[in-house]
Amino acid sequence: MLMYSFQVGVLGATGAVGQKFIRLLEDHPWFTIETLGASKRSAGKKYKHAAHWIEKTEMPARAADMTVQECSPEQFADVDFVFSGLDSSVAEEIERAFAEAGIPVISNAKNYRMHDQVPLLVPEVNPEHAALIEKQSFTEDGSGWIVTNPNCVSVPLSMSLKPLHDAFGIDSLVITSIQSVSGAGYPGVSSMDIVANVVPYIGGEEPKVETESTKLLGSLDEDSIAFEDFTIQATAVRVPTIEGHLLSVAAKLKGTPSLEEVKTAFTDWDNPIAELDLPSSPSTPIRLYEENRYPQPRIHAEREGGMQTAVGRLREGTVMDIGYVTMAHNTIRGAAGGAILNAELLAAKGYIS
Ligand SMILES: NC(=O)C1=CN([C@@H]2O[C@H](COP(=O)(O)OP(=O)(O)OC[C@H]3O[C@@H](n4cnc5c(N)ncnc54)[C@H](OP(=O)(O)O)[C@@H]3O)[C@@H](O)[C@H]2O)C=CC1
Ligand SMILES: N[C@@H](CC(=O)OP(=O)(O)O)C(=O)O
Repeated sequence: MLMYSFQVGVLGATGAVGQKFIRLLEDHPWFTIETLGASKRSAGKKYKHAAHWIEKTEMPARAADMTVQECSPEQFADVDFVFSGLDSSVAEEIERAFAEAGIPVISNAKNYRMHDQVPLLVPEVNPEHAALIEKQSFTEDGSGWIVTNPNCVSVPLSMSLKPLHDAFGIDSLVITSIQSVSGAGYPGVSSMDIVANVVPYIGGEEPKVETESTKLLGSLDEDSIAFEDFTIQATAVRVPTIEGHLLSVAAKLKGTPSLEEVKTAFTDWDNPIAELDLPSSPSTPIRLYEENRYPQPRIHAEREGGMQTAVGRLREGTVMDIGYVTMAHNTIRGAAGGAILNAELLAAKGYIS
């Protein structure tokens, strides 16, 4: 396995995604947390007093005793790069300040996902898009840049589309995302709204789901991405599951593949980053379940450290060509774990030094 040693910072360290970063980085072989940042409300406090810890495991002792800093580049002078789990209302300005100060930012926030020169990255889907980093102009010497991971629904959607895109091409999709409460952060959705209920609207979610996969599956032009030409109609609903977003996907493909050929596209798909053997890379990135009852968020979201995308209920369609469900852990694969895998890919490709 490749070996590196980098000091990292976490912006938004007290939030739901920030806490996942802290847990997942506790024993990371390449990345050591040096600095934690959050809002003025938390700055100056020990992390154990600033964070309302919601992880199932103990708060890592080292992080617990760190003093939370304000999110300004001067406080992060000793890090090689930062992960960002910042609230999107502040991420734009803060992430730009870090990039302009020459500190690379690997972000979860939505703000820069559609920026022309910012890679929207899922390592198994579009690792070549990382080259866009070289086109960014936050600093004259190229030392500061931003890379983002997609929305937590776009992760299982793009992962499950990748084999179909490579084998046949995609014409159009109708999807419904059935999203867990952790997607709304902490304290998130009011219990009066969500207990024993379904909320059929998640503000701002559907437009992101309808566009991000067309960038992810797009091709790298000279200095931007040519978006892939397919259309998505999305409905996003909130349900009382805790972790794991499940999607129902109906797809019209290019050509007329048989169900057997579609199945083979999933099972024979080659992970383009397998040979890098990255620490957070799942050994089976896409698992196709044959059992009609699977996948289920409570049972399968944490498979392979929460980094696996599950696909099931694959069947011929009536209106569209095929139907299937897909699911991934929204705060691991869809957020902190996805960002850590992005950082591992960028280290292996030599962008982080
Ligand atoms: N939850 C999920 O499934 C996913 C979330 N994301 C994205 O990740 C980001 C974090 O989400 P989540 O953890 O759920 O959100 P939370 O609300 O739980 O956490 C937000 C974090 O931002 C910090 N913050 C807020 N205001 C400021 C400020 N003015 N200056 C500095 N820091 C500030 C908070 O610090 P403090 O505690 O001090 O207020 C906290 O650490 C969001 O952009 C979200 O959209 C992306 C994919 C999935
Ligand atoms: N809106 C998502 C989580 C999220 O924060 O998405 P984004 O990173 O695209 O803003 C959810 O509720 O599950």
